Amino acid sequence: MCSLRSLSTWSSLYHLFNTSRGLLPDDCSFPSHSMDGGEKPHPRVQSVYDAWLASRVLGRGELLVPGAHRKFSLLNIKLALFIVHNCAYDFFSHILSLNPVRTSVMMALNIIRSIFPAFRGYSQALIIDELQSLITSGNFTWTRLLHLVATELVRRIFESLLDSFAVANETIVMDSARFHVEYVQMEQRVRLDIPTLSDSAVRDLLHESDLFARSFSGSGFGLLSPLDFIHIISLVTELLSHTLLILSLTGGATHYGVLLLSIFSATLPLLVTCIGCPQPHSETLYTPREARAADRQEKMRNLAYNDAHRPEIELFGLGDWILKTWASARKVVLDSEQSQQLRDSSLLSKLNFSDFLFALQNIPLVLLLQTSSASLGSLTLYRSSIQSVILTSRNLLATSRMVFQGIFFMSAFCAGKTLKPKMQPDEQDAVYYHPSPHGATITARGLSYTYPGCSEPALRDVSFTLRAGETLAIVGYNGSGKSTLAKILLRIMDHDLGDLVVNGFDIRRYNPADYHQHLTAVFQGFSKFNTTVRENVGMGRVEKIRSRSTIDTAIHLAEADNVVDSLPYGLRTLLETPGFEMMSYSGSGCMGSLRHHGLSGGEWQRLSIARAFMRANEPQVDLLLFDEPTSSLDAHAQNQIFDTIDKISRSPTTGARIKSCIFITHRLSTARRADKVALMKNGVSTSPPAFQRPD
Ligand SMILES: Nc1ncnc2c1ncn2[C@@H]1O[C@H](COP(=O)(O)OP(=O)(O)OP(=O)(O)O)[C@@H](O)[C@H]1O
Repeated sequence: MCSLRSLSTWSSLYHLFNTSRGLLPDDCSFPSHSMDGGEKPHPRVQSVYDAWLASRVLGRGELLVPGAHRKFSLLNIKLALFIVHNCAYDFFSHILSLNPVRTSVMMALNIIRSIFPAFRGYSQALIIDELQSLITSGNFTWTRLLHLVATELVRRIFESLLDSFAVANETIVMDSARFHVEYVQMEQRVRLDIPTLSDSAVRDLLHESDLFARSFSGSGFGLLSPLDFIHIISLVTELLSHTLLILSLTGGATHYGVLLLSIFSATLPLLVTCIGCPQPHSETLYTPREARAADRQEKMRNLAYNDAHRPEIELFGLGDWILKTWASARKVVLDSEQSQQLRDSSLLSKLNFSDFLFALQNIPLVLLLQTSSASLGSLTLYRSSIQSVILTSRNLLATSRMVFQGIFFMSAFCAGKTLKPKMQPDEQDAVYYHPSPHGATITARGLSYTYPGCSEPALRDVSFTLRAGETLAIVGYNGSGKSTLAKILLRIMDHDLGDLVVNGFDIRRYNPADYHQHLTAVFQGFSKFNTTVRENVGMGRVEKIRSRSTIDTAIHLAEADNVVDSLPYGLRTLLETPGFEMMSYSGSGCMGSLRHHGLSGGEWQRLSIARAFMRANEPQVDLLLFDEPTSSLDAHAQNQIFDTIDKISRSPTTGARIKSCIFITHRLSTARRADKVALMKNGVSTSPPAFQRPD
C-alpha cells in the first residue's frame, strides 16, 4: 500500500473525511487522534473510496465538481497508483474473465497492429529504393514495378482484413464489458437505500461511476474507453518500432548528432503543446459558482423542454423568468469557458510554434543527406518515422491523460460497489422479522428525525404504542411530520434518536428488504408508472405480476373494476403519466398515439390502493400503512375503501384482527374508525395515549 502521509492537503481532507464518515464502506476507518509533536491530525487513505474522495479535494473545504478532471499533481499521482493497486487489477481481471480468449486476442492484435505503421513505412521505402535503382540503372520495366505494387497491395489487404477482424473482436469484448459495468451500475442504484442515495457524496460518487460506465460506449465526456490502458501499450510498441527504425537508419557514431537533433526537434512541439495548454478540459476550472450556474442552466433548460411543466409555466407566466434565469446562468458558464479558452490560446500556440518546429525536422534530414550516401527510400522512411514518433507521442500523452482521469472515475465505480446501504444492519445484529399472527406490535419512544441539511427536526420526541391488531390514525397539520413518521415506520428512513421496537426487536435490526415483505403501504406521493394498468397494479407483488386472478382481486378490493373496464385495452392499457401527457394532445381524441390513456387523480389513487392490496391479504403481512390513501376519493368511495381495509385486517373465519393498521388522514370521519388517534403538531405527537373508537 502506498504511504500518503506526507501530502500537504491532509488538513482539508481530514475535515472532509470526518464529515463523510457515515457513508463509507466498512473497511474505512478514520483515526481522529492528533499526532504528537504538533503535527496536524490526518486520515489514512485506506480504501479506494478514500482515494476517490481525496482526489476531489480542492482546498478550503471545497470539492471538485463531479466529472471534473483531476490535476496532474504529485498527490493525485500517488492516489492514482493507490487506486490502480487496489482496484484496477481486480476490475481488469474480471473483464478478462468475461471473455478470456477474445480479450487476449484483442490485446495481442492491438500490439501487432501497432507495429504495422513502421512496417508500412519500411515497405514503402523499399518500393522507392527499388524504383530509384530501376530508374538510375536504366532497366526500368513495368513488370517489376507492378510486382512491387502488387506486393504492397497484398500487404494492405492483409492489414485491412486483420483490422476488420480486430475491430469485430474488440466490439464483442467491449459489449460484454459494457454489459458488466452497466449491470453493476444498475445494481448499485437498486441496492442503495434512500438515506444513502440522498447523501451528496454518494450522489457525486455515483455520478462519476456513471461517467465511467458511459465511457465504455464512447460517450463519456471525451473519455477514451477504459480498455485504452491497452491502447497505451500499443502506442508504446508503435513508438518503439519507429524509434528502432530511426536507430537502424542513423546507426553509426557519425549520425548520433543528427539523431539527437531529430529527437530534439521531434519532441519540442510536444513540450510546447504541454506548456501552452496544460489543462485538457475546461471542467477542471469550474469554480463552485460556475458549477452552480451550470446546474441552474440545465434545470431551466429542462423546465423549458419538459412538457409536464407546460400547463403551470403557461398559467403562471413563467416563460420570461425561465428565460432570464437561464440566460444569466448561461452567461456565467460561457464566461468561464471563454476565459478558459483565452488561457488555452496562449501566445505560443498563436505563433503556431508547432508548425515551425515541424519545419526544423528538415535540418537533420539535410544533414543526413550531406553526411551519408543514404538512399531516397531510407531518407523518406526516416522522415516519416520522425513524424510518426511525434504523432504517436502526442497520442500517448493524450491517452495517458485520459487514462489518468479514467483511473479516478474507475475508483468511483469500484468504491460504489462497496458502499453499504446505511439502513442495512450489521450481520451480527441482524434478526429475521417474525410476523405476528395477530398483527404487528410497535412501540416508539422519543423518536426524533431531522432531514439532512435542515436545522429544524421534522420529528421530535414522538412516542406511542400500537398493540397487535390495533388501528392507529395519525392526524395533524400540514408539515407536522406525519409522512416522515410513516417513512420511518416503513423503514424507508431511519430515525436519529429514540427507540422504535417492532415485534419485540429494534427496527434497526431488521434488514429493510426482509422487513418490507411483511407490510404493505400506500404513500402520499405514490408512483404513477408509465406502463400498463397490469404492471401498475402488479408491482405491489412482482412475483404475481403475471397472475391475472391476483391482479383482478386487488383491483376488485380497491373498487377499481370500473376504472379498468372503462379503459380501451383493459389491463393492457398503457397509462399516461405526468410528462407524457403531450402525446395525447396530438388530436387523437381520448386515445393517445401509443395507446396511452390518462386517468383522473382519484382513478390513479384507486390503482395505487390496488397495488397495496396485491399483498395485503398475504399471511406474512402483519402491518398495513396508508398515508392519505383516499385524499382524492369521494366520501362514498372512501368509506368503501376503509371497509375493505377493515375486512382485510380481520380473519375471514373468526373476524378477529390479524393485522395492525396505521393510516394518516386529515378527515375526522376516517380518524373515527381507528382504535387510537395520534395528533401531530410541529413534529411532536400531542395526542392522548389512547382514543377509544366510538361504536
Ligand atoms: N425530503 C425532505 N427534505 C427536507 N425536509 C423535508 C423533506 N420532506 C419533508 N420535509 C419537512 O419535514 C416536515 C414534515 O414533513 P411531512 O411530509 O412529514 O409532513 P406531513 O405532516 O406529512 O404534511 P402533510 O399533511 O402536508 O402531508 C416539513 O416541515 C417538511 O418541510
